[in-house]
Amino acid sequence: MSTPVPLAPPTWALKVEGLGRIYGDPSAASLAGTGPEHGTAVSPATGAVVAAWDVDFDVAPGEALGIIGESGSGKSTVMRCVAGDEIATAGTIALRGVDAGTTNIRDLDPSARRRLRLDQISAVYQDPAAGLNLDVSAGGNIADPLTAIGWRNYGRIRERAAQLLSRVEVPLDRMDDPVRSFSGGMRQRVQIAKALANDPPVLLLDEPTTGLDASVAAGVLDLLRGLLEETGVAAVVVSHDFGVIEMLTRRVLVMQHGRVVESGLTDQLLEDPQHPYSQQLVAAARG
Ligand SMILES: Nc1ncnc2c1ncn2[C@@H]1O[C@H](COP(=O)(O)OP(=O)(O)OP(=O)(O)O)[C@@H](O)[C@H]1O
Repeated sequence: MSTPVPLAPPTWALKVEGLGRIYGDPSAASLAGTGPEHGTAVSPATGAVVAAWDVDFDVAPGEALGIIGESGSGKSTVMRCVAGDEIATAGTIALRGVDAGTTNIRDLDPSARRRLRLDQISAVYQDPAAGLNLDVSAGGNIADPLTAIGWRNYGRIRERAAQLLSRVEVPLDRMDDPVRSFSGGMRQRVQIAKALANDPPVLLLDEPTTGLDASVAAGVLDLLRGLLEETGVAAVVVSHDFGVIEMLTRRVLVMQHGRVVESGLTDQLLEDPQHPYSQQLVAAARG
């Protein structure tokens, strides 16, 4: 009898298949009449919002994938479903770090799902207050995920926090100041440091520089680009801004009315967009 050959581990860190999220009646009746060809994500039959449907992608370690679309296109919904901030209506989400990618993490119970946020998936949100406790010091915020996975040694925790803060270029003499006293750009840098504290294999970035002044945003983008290159993390970058997508990602999905209308290499898509909606987004970005 031949020995079974073990399955090779997946090459991706995150794989999403057939992801869907409907707000309202989740039955198939809500799908008809929605999507780009109908110009709406709202079901004429049930009034449900088909915020995302049939979304497929995977991301390899060291790779960054962009999701672009205008407000309401469904990109943040995809990110929230992957992050576990909300539960997808349909589809599979697999992480190489969880049972070698064989488990649909959508099926995990809420506490198991929350645990993944400690060392498997991290998220950076547009609003630093969504990822940080503003009343706690920068060092304290970074200590949080470390203690949650069992770090106990105060000296080691401080050392790790200091190392991360210096990497994101937050002056170490601000380590014990409450994050509320920080500027917007510095808050975002602390949020990034916290997200990377436990070396997660997957990092989700939702409009990481939206709302920052242009020069501050440019600095944070530079930082992110360096971190993505050096950490080997698999990143998903959600943005309405092709400048951000161009700077950070290799591949991109374009979403409109809850559906992916085009996907490809970021450079090629910017050079030669095929779908009329992508053409419109590129033309707007090129001003
Ligand atoms: N909790 C909710 N209940 C009902 N509808 C929702 C809810 N959250 C989002 N939606 C709807 O789902 C659709 C997609 O929203 P989503 O936030 O994913 O869009 P987006 O492309 O990320 O836009 P933005 O950049 O403005 O966040 C929108 O029509 C939105 O109004």
